[in-house]
Amino acid sequence: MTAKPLLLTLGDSNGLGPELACRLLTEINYPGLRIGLVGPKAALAWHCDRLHLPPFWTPLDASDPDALEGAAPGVFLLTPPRLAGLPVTPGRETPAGGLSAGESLEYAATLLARHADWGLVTGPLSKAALNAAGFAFPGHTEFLAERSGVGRGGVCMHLGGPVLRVSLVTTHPPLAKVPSLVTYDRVARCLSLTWDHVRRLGVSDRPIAVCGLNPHAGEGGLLGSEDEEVVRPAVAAAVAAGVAAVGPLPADTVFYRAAKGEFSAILAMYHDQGLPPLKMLHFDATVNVTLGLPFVRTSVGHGTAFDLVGTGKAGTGSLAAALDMAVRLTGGA
Ligand SMILES: NC(=O)C1=CN([C@@H]2O[C@H](COP(=O)(O)OP(=O)(O)OC[C@H]3O[C@@H](n4cnc5c(N)ncnc54)[C@H](O)[C@@H]3O)[C@@H](O)[C@H]2O)C=CC1
Ligand SMILES: NCC(=O)COP(=O)(O)O
Repeated sequence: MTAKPLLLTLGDSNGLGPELACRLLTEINYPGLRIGLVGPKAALAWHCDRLHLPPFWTPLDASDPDALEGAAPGVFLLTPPRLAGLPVTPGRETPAGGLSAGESLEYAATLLARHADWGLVTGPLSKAALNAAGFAFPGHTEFLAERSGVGRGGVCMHLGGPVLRVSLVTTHPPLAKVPSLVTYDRVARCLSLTWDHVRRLGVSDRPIAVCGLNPHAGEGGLLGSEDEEVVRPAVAAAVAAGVAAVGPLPADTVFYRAAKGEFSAILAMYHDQGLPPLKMLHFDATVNVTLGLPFVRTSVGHGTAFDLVGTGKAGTGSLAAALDMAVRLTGGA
C-alpha cells in the first residue's frame, strides 16, 4: 500500500521547526513517503546555509491542491502565497514568525479539507506570536478544531511517549477557569476518544486512569465536590459504554502507577496536571496527537525554543516520533 502524503508545517519560521526539519530530513531517509513542507523558503535556506546542507526539497505549486497527491516519493516545499519572500529572523520572536505559523496552518487545513486521508505534522509555534499576527487561537489544537468544523468541544489533546500517554480534558484555559470547564460531556468525550486511540495503538489491555481534579480526588467530597458530582458519573457512563477506565484517582500517585505499566493512558483534567510528568520522562520522544479531528494530526511535544535556534543542540527525537506516529495513524506502517 502507498503511504499517504504528509504535510509538515514548519511552525514559527523563527523557531525550532525549520532547523529540525532540515536536520531530520537530511539525516533520515523516509522511503515511499511524500512529505510536503509548508512554510517560507527563507527559513529552510537559512538553516541549510548554516549547516552546509544542500537544498533537500523540490518546490511544488502551492496553488495546486493536488500537487502532492500526484508527486513521487520525496520531500517538497509548498509556500502559501502570503509567505513568499517573508524575511526570517531565526531565534527572535516576532509577529512575522506568527504570521508564518498561522498562514501555514491555514493553508494545511484547506488541503486537509480536500484530502482527509493525508496526515499533518506540525512544527512548534509561539502562541504569543501567532496572536500578534492576528490569529486569535491559543494553539494548533483549537485552530484545527475550528477550521475542521469539529469545534473545540469535539477534540481532545493527547500527548504520549513510549511509556506514559496523557489526554487532557481542558487544553489552554487559565487555571481559574478549569473547574467550570471540567464537565460531564468533556470527560466522556475525552474518554471515548482516548479509548479509540489506545485501541488503535494496541495497548487497550489496561484501563485508562482518570485523575481527580482536586487533591486526593476530592477525598469523598471533603476536598472539593467536582470529582464526585462530575468526574465519577462520567467515568461510570464510559465504563457502561465499554471503555476500560478507572477513577477519579488521586493525581499525585497515578503517574507513578502508570510508569509501572498499570494503565494504557491517563486522562488529566488540565495542562499542568498532565504534562510535567510526561515531559520529565519523555521530553525528546513526546508526540502530541489531536484526537477527534477528521484527519490525523501529530506534533512535536516541545515549543519554539528560540534560545536554541541555530545552535544545533536541539534534539530531533520529538519531530521524528511525530512523523513516525503520523505514518502509523494514516495506515502507512
Ligand atoms: N507544539 C507547539 O506548537 C508548542 C508550542 N509551545 C510554545 O512555544 C513557546 C516557547 O515555549 P516554552 O515554554 O519556552 O517551551 P519550549 O519547549 O520551547 O522550551 C522549554 C525548554 O526546553 C528546551 N527545548 C525545547 N525543545 C527542545 C529540543 N528539541 N531539544 C532540547 N531542548 C529543547 C528549551 O531550550 C527550553 O529550555 C511558547 O510560545 C509556547 O506556547 C509550547 C509547547 C508546544
Ligand atoms: N503543551 C502542549 C501545547 O501547548 C501544544 O499545543 P498545540 O499548539 O498543539 O495546541
